[in-house]
Amino acid sequence: MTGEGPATGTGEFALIDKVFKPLAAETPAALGLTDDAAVLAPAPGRELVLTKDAMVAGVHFLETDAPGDIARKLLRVNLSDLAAMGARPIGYLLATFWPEKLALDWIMEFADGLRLDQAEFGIGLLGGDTVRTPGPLSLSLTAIGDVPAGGALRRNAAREGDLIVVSGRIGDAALGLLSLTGELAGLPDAERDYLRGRYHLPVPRLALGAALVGKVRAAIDISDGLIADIGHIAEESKLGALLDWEKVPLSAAARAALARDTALIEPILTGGDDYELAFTLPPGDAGLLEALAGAGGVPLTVIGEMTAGDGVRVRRPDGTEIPLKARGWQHF
Ligand SMILES: Nc1ncnc2c1ncn2[C@@H]1O[C@H](COP(=O)(O)OP(=O)(O)O)[C@@H](O)[C@H]1O
Ligand SMILES: Cc1ncc(C[n+]2csc(CCOP(=O)(O)OP(=O)(O)O)c2C)c(N)n1
Ligand SMILES: [Mg+2]
Ligand SMILES: [Mg+2]
Ligand SMILES: [Mg+2]
Repeated sequence: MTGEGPATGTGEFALIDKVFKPLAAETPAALGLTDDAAVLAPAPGRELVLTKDAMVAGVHFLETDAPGDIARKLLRVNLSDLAAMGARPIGYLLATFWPEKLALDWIMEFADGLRLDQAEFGIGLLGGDTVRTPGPLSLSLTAIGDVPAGGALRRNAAREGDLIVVSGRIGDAALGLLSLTGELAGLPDAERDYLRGRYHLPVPRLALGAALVGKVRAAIDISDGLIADIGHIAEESKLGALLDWEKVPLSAAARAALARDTALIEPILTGGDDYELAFTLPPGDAGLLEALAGAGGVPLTVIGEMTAGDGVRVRRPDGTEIPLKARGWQHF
């Protein structure tokens, strides 16, 4: 079996043997991918946490993106959902919907990306499915993790007056995508590359998520957009949220882009693909944030508070509200 030409004709089981079995070799629960399913024992005193996010060419990534980056992003967006629940990752199931003309080389590079991130996050492949599609390249991954029993972080646990905190910097990935699609030009190379990198390779905040267990109220990861995802906490907690625009943490590259075009405030707040965590905690617990940032290895910033009522509002320093056309990404 060589890497040249389309993967069709390779044989489904030869493909599984070559591409996927090595990725499952160190995961006993995968049974070497020889059976109909994996068998996983939960650790004593812990509960399993399961999540699935799919990605489709042209919807979640660009067809021209590097295969290894697509694989790693697929894994990482799912690990981000585990992080949001406070879970540590165990392993994953993968379904690949390969278009007929996809080259075997492409698939091998995709697997290399998975191998890199398996090592990075200490997880292995547990199983999956390999099918052909007449449509665009589509991928689906189920990540499995665990948390101390009863400790999973929820979206519905915020209370009125809680501080709203976000990790890292917001808006970079949305600006990176605009740069990749030619809608944001003229950036210095270093800033352009940084923003594009934030789109291609999110960093799931697993250490932070685990550190939040038992310490904070509500949590979520930011995939659809800051406003939309804070909105999910607000809705599930039956509250509203008030954010201060000037507190939203921006990278130097995002600040530079914004300085040239203030309309970029919209993609920064609602563009999504951030994969940072947002969480709430009582104002009296603000003293915990320094230690949580240390444990998480990422800066934390208070950007607003949970209020009575509903909806998410963003205010400027002068108290006026920033009008936003959309709240975030919606598939339908
Ligand atoms: N097709 C589906 N079948 C079952 N559950 C789904 C489906 N789509 C979404 N969900 C569930 O709806 C909730 C919200 O999904 P989603 O917005 O995708 O979460 P996230 O943004 O964290 O990935 C999750 O609990 C998810 O498991
Ligand atoms: C080519 C391309 N266009 C647009 C986007 C923006 N985008 C697509 S889906 C999405 C939201 C996240 O995806 P979703 O499937 O909703 O993940 P979930 O919220 O379930 O984690 C965003 C921000 C993108 N990532 N790539
Ligand atoms: Mg999802
Ligand atoms: Mg999520
Ligand atoms: Mg998700």
